[in-house]
Amino acid sequence: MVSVAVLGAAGGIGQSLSLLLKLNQSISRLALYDIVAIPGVATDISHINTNSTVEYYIGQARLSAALQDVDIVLIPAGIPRKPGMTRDDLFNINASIIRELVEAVADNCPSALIAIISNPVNFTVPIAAEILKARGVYNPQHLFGVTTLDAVRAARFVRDIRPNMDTSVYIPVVGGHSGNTIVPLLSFAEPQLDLGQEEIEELVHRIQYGGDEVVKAKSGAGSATLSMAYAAARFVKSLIQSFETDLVIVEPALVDLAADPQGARQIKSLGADGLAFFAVPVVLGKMGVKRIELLRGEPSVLERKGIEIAAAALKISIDKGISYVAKTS
Ligand SMILES: NC(=O)C1=CN([C@@H]2O[C@H](COP(=O)(O)OP(=O)(O)OC[C@H]3O[C@@H](n4cnc5c(N)ncnc54)[C@H](O)[C@@H]3O)[C@@H](O)[C@H]2O)C=CC1
Ligand SMILES: O=C([O-])CC(=O)C(=O)O
Repeated sequence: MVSVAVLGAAGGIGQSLSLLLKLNQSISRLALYDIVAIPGVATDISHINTNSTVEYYIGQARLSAALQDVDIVLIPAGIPRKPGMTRDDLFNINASIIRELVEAVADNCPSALIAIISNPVNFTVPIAAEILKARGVYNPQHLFGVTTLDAVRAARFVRDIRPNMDTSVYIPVVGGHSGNTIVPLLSFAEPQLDLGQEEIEELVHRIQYGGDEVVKAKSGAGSATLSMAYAAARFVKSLIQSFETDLVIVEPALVDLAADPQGARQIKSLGADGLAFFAVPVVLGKMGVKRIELLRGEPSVLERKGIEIAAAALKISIDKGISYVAKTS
């Protein structure tokens, strides 16, 4: 049985995610942490008649206690976007939140698998890696930036234009998690998609900017929370399933390519050379990243171009994340 901590559990994502995790019968302990409002959220969820115990921890002084004996740490703490902002505009505030939380993870549950939801994911994941390295507990196989929502959107948006398509269609999405760093590889879909060039271009754009649709529709009240909670709960379910079976279970995630140097070689040969982090389809396992799932076949010209554009933008984000930690240490 698995012990899971949610840091930022009283927020828009945190509440819905905690609810969905309470429904996961493989979880035995849910440790819900926030700096506000968590007693009410946790008490409410704790009445649901599934077997897991729900504990709450409020305020920084209780963070260490929340993290004792935790197997998986999920981090949705941080501010969301408002209309007119990009995810990168969240950097200043969210970088310091991630720093504080990941330092506590390093000190209290250094072997835990860590899944970072807080934006900008393209920066927060490299920041987390640097902090873990500085504390001497970094294992590249243990760290994930959660990009599941991009794959969830891809599968749903295809059905919006092909109503007969099953929403379980598999579409690898690589790169990062913002705008043009999100690269859906429609030509690798299983089953194959039958789309014209114009449809492909529109669909790619919609997947890349799906987050903006929600930010606009919420008009100042934040960004995606419910679909994000679903996506993160799916990621956790897949992760735990991979602990319990020998099946090949794949989810996309932004990972340190050092986690699987052999798999990374293919990704780098597609135009992501020189990059430390990239979102890739990951075969999950008890150790976290078991391996990178290799792409079978060649990307289209548009996809190759997309990977190159993503790689250039990601390089800047990764470097900024790394220098943030160096400057603030
Ligand atoms: N990876 C992805 O695909 C997605 C990421 N996000 C990101 O997730 C983050 C959270 O979004 P929402 O839940 O909508 O925001 P929210 O504002 O509703 O909730 C954030 C929660 O974090 C808590 N928090 C703030 N500082 C904290 C600290 N130092 N320690 C612990 N908790 C702290 C707040 O008290 C609040 O409860 C945002 O950065 C957002 O951009 C959102 C959607 C998708
Ligand atoms: O758009 C945002 O700011 C939130 C997010 O990452 C998403 O919905 O994919």
